[in-house]
Amino acid sequence: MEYELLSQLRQQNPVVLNISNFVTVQDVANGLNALGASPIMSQEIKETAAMVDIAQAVQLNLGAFTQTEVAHLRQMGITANQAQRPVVLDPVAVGAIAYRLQVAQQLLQEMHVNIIRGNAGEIAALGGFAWQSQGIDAGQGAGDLIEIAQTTAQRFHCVVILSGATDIVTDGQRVTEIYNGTPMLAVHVGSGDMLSSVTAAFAAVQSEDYYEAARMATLTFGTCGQLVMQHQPDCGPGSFLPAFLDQLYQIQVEELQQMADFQEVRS
Ligand SMILES: Nc1ncnc2c1ncn2[C@@H]1O[C@H](COP(=O)(O)OP(=O)(O)O)[C@@H](O)[C@H]1O
Ligand SMILES: Cc1ncsc1CCOP(=O)(O)O
Ligand SMILES: [Mg+2]
Repeated sequence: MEYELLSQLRQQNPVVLNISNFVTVQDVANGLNALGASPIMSQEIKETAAMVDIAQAVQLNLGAFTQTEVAHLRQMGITANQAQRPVVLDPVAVGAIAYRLQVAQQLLQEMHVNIIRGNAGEIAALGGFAWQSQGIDAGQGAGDLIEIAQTTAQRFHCVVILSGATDIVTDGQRVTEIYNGTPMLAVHVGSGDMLSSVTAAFAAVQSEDYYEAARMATLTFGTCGQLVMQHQPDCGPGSFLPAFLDQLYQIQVEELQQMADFQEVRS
């Protein structure tokens, strides 16, 4: 695990360009800033080239798009590919809404995505597995999560983070399970979107190996949630977010090394 990526992220303060959704945009911006990256959001297709030019990574979130925004997502992804900026895709609710799945599949044909970050329902839908998704949430399914994550990664030639109680990170061959986290992260709407943007920030500083970037993003994010609940066991959803932002701001490499709870299932 490349723990030093956290220090490099803070030193480099990468600009992370996001097409976000109107529900969680503030959380995503503050999460990135607290950790040590520099967020910027965009809603105007005409500024795409200039935006990608100043960014070190791009995060495309499918949380609440209109048809106009699909064109923007497409242009941003293709421009990022041409400029060799890492692209992270968050396929929100593609397991629940067939139209979203169709749009996500189309975008994945038109651009290369380096990392897909979604919950089990979303990754299963992209991989073509049967699953009962529940809106934006993972829902229920009987499939093997490692197989689902690996197959999806192989299908799209990318790294996949399948998040949940156990996070699975894979590049299609290598697989790591990460156990750090807290159920309170699932109670807070926006945790997944924040993780996707944080993943883009780590990809900005580790462009040689997006699997390593994804592992460190997931480990850091889960550990911060876990630390909040360790320090404040009675913390509820209302006070979780501010405490979590504080933790993203304060987390140090040594703390991550001590807390890290993961297993390399396939290396
Ligand atoms: N039951 C859980 N226990 C611990 N951590 C969780 C749990 N559910 C989700 N998380 C964490 O919440 C974050 C967001 O993941 P997830 O809830 O799967 O995304 P989404 O909000 O897109 O559904 C991840 O860091 C994941 O590890
Ligand atoms: C509630 C909601 N509706 C559309 S996007 C969104 C937020 C999804 O956030 P997350 O997947 O990070 O929980
Ligand atoms: Mg989500």
